[in-house]
Amino acid sequence: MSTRRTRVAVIGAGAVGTMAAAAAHDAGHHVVLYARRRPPRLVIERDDTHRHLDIPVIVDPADAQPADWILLTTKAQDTRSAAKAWFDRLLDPHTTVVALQNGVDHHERLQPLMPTATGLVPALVMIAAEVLAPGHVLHRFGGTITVPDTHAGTRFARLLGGSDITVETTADFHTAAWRKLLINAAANPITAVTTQRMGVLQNPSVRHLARALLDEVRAVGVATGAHLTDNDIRHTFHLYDGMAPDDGTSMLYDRLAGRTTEHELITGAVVRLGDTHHVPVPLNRAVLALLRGADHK
Ligand SMILES: NC(=O)C1=CN([C@@H]2O[C@H](COP(=O)(O)OP(=O)(O)OC[C@H]3O[C@@H](n4cnc5c(N)ncnc54)[C@H](OP(=O)(O)O)[C@@H]3O)[C@@H](O)[C@H]2O)C=CC1
Ligand SMILES: CC(C)(CO)C(=O)C(=O)O
Repeated sequence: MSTRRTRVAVIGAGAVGTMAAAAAHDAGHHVVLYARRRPPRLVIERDDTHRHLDIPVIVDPADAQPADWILLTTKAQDTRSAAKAWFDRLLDPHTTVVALQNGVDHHERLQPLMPTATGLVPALVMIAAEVLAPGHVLHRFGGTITVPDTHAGTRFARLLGGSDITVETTADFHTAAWRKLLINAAANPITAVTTQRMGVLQNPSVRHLARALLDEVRAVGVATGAHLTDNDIRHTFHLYDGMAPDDGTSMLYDRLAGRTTEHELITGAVVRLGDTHHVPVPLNRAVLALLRGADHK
């Protein structure tokens, strides 16, 4: 008896999409990448090695086939247009969508774009990767994805079993998402505003600003019910200090390429939720204004 391989559709052939597609392929699944443009090759570079991927890429929504899993890896601002382009053809009644995106509001972002019965797994990505050229991804560090310990989350952890990405499940996804937001909330805007890589966090004034931004983020997170402590801020700085000076952030890469950044997802979320919960966020508000200015067309 032949068993059908699990069909995994990865939307977005960028940094996270390519890494996720490689992992799903290594786990033995039938993987297809859905992209806006066909990259000339698919290569993951790591520690001076180059791995060439043989994964089909589809660019025309008319060619899309139903999948068991959709791994959505576009930037947040492209979520709606990506769903509009691909979901009709990719979704069947059993499809589960995994949102591999930064931020704390995966459900609000995705749920309105999906049929109500379709399963959604919000996913926190701790894989630092940079697109050096179309289809050429430099894996800088990290290999962990965190999801809720729901039935669908646990199935997703199994889906990538046997690959070099570890999927962790957590009973307190809300706190985990705020911990990830802490990591993004200083590094991403600071690198994007200064157009400097992570070495900029070693500058004492910049470090002082990062600490003050994170104190505001922690206060907002706690007001929303996240169990954040000073340890989480210490852990965030420990992570920053472990990064190489020339590591970047996903928001910096967009800024360097002249693309819109995900500032509304990160600093914007802190400001909006700060206002909702009456937590003052003057520094995040100022940084948000600068990010909006940098993005002004
Ligand atoms: N890079 C990183 O180190 C990390 C990123 N993240 C998060 O992961 C998410 C993905 O980030 P990342 O991989 O860096 O982003 P990238 O910009 O590298 O990749 C996003 C891809 O989505 C594609 N895309 C946009 N719209 C569509 C569409 N309609 N159909 C098909 N493809 C589409 C883009 O195509 P095009 O090339 O045509 O624009 C691009 O290739 C973000 O939320 C980010 O914050 C989280 C942790 C680390
Ligand atoms: C953890 C970090 C900073 C890694 O690149 C990230 O999440 C991002 O770049 O958005």
